[in-house]
Amino acid sequence: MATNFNNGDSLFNFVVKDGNGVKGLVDLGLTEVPCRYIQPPHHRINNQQVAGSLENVTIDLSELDGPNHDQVVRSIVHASETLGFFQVVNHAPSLISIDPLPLKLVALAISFSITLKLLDSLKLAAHEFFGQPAEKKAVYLNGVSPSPLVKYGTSFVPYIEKVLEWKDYISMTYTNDADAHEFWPNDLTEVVLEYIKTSSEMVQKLLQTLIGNLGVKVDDSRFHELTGRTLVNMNFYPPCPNPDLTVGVGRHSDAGMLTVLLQDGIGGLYVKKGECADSPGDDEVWIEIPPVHGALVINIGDALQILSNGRYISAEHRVRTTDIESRVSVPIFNAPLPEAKIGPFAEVVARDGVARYKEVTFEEYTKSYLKKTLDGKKSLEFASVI
Ligand SMILES: O=C(O)CCC(=O)C(=O)O
Ligand SMILES: [Fe+2]
Repeated sequence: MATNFNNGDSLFNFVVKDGNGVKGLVDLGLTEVPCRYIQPPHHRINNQQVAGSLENVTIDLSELDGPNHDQVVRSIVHASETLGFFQVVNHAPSLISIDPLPLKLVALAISFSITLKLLDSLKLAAHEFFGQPAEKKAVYLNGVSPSPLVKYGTSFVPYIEKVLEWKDYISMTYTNDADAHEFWPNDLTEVVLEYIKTSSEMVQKLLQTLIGNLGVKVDDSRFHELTGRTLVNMNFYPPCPNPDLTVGVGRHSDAGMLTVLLQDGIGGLYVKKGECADSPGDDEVWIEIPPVHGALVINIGDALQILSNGRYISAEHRVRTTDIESRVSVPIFNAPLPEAKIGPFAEVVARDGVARYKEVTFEEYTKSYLKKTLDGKKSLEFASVI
């Protein structure tokens, strides 16, 4: 079929409106990406900017309740205050040896009860879901999906993006098990529910530790308000004929409190070192979060950066594409409830002498976040006061 996807609306209709996604494009056997996918140079992922090493810190989260409590807290806090990213593994790590470079990424061996079998099942389920014919996935497109709890789509906000991302996704909001069984895609429900349930204790402990370390006490109801929204995405990045020109996900930070992310063995997740997001250029340094079998990636989101008055870093990150094979990732976004008020904790402001953010509801924050195309940490400007 001689479809000219560089003209008019045909590409947009095919990929976005009809729900064929990037997967549908790749199945047509394209040898070059259509212009709509070509990123401007400062958004492309340049290998020269990549540097990093993995510092192995072995911590058992159960030790939080034991004599090593302070040391465990220090490691979690250190990672959250510096890079805003770390990895957790549930077995003693003989992790990765990368030549020592000046930048350190902390890998914590935090015990969690998620089995390797479950992590493998999640990846398999994602491949199977996206491997289906477009019409099976298109029933979950925005506007036709049987429930607002489920959304299938491509790119981030394709209706306003000039350049599209090389990614399809399905997004599932958790309210309760009954809704999940009724509305989520049948083949994903059990495995995703299990993923949420087995990770929730770890998420709660990490968040309690991080909030407690700020000298802040929150009661159960405020904690629930700050962490009660759970959204799971399955991301699918088909192989791309021009990985140097495209991105899987553009530079962004996550909006919520804390993200737990399962990635497969392909690699390509990069985190920006340092906070100077305003000057994209060649001097930026990005660290790849290396795939580790059995590990989960943890990162801080904007809401926690705001609540901590900037102490914890919601790191800018992005995903490159590859021409080798499809990549999948499965993030759980743990976020505040829409009506939750998000502003720096009073105790922290009193200590810092200044509030770096104003108070907004999380609903206002997400509306502003979703109105913008992914462009680093610009979303945080909505709540910034200085
Ligand atoms: O695919 C990945 O590794 C990261 C995806 C991501 O950053 C996101 O979905 O917010
Ligand atoms: Fe992200």
